[in-house]
Amino acid sequence: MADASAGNNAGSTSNAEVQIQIPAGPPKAEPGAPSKNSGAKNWRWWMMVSVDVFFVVAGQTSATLLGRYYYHQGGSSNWISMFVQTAGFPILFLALLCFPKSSGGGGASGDAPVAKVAVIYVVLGLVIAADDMMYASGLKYLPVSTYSLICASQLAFNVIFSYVLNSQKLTGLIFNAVILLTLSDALLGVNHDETEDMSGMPRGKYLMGFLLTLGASGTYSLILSLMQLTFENVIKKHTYMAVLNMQIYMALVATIASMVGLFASGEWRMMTEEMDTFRSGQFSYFMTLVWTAVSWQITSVGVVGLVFEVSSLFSNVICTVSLPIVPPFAVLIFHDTMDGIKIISMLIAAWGFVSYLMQHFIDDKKARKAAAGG
Ligand SMILES: Nc1nc2[nH]cnc2c(=O)[nH]1
Repeated sequence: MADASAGNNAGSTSNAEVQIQIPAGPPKAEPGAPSKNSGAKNWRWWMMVSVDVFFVVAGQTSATLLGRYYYHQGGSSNWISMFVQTAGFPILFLALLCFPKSSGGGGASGDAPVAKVAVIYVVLGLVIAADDMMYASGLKYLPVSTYSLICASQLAFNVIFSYVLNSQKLTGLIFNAVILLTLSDALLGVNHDETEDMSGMPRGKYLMGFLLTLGASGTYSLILSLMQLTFENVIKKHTYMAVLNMQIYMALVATIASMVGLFASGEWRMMTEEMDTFRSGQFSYFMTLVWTAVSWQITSVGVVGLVFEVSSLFSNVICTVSLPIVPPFAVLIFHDTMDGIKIISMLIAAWGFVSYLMQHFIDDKKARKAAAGG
């Protein structure tokens, strides 16, 4: 699905079913809405996209701050950090209750063969678990600045995967946005106040940290492109129920994988010790993990929603735009300093985002003109 050239209206609702935009899917004409083939988007599409953007920005900001709070107060387990990234998925069943069965969600797979969809969810769930582990472990062997710099490569990986797997249209405005957003992340990485002494880290471990973090960046981008591909070519069901189902089953597989790791590594025993030594107390430890898990689920719903309504690249763009939003909150919560580089990073991210958005407005305008003319 190439978001810039996307063609669909995303949006009328009927019987609580929310139609979302999947440009490569079968046509579904909605009376009174711009035609699918025109590629023009109606106000409902923009509203749904805005809600998903809000979920990603709010979810990722709070998950990042809570994750930092966990380490700040004495937490140290990578397996626990990995576990909470997907373990909150049961709350999505509450969201599923909002969509009656008659709304046409079609269970986990819509009209696609259940076995095929199950295999895809298991594979994607395991890849997500691997990504979560690499994402959490890279930081163990690298200074935060190096880690953040490597994470900034995520968007560049996504450009390649979405071009190859999703036929993403790459224009000057999109390239401009990707370069600016990568630069904005990289600035945050370079600017990080280095408090850790990594001088004792063996070269081999440093290299491992580098490869794990680079692997996480590539894997995350691949996951987003594969999700888009699955939705377009296999599920072909244009409902929010299908989006939620996909998120629930993939998170279930990833959570089982992280629980196996947590128990096999013996780190689960650390939980009671961590709880006892957590600086702000046991209740706070429990609440930190619960709300981190909830925040990651809110993020994931937004991320998956954006993949299906727009594209994997746009979803990753919003994840990247969220990063420079964290520092002002860290100033309030952790009394970090807000320096000029962090402000410049935010401004560059805003410029990159506007550049990407411009492409959408241009495409939408063209599509409306074509629809009016044809
Ligand atoms: N690699 C990677 N994994 C994630 N898991 C949740 N967010 C991210 C991300 O931005 N990158």
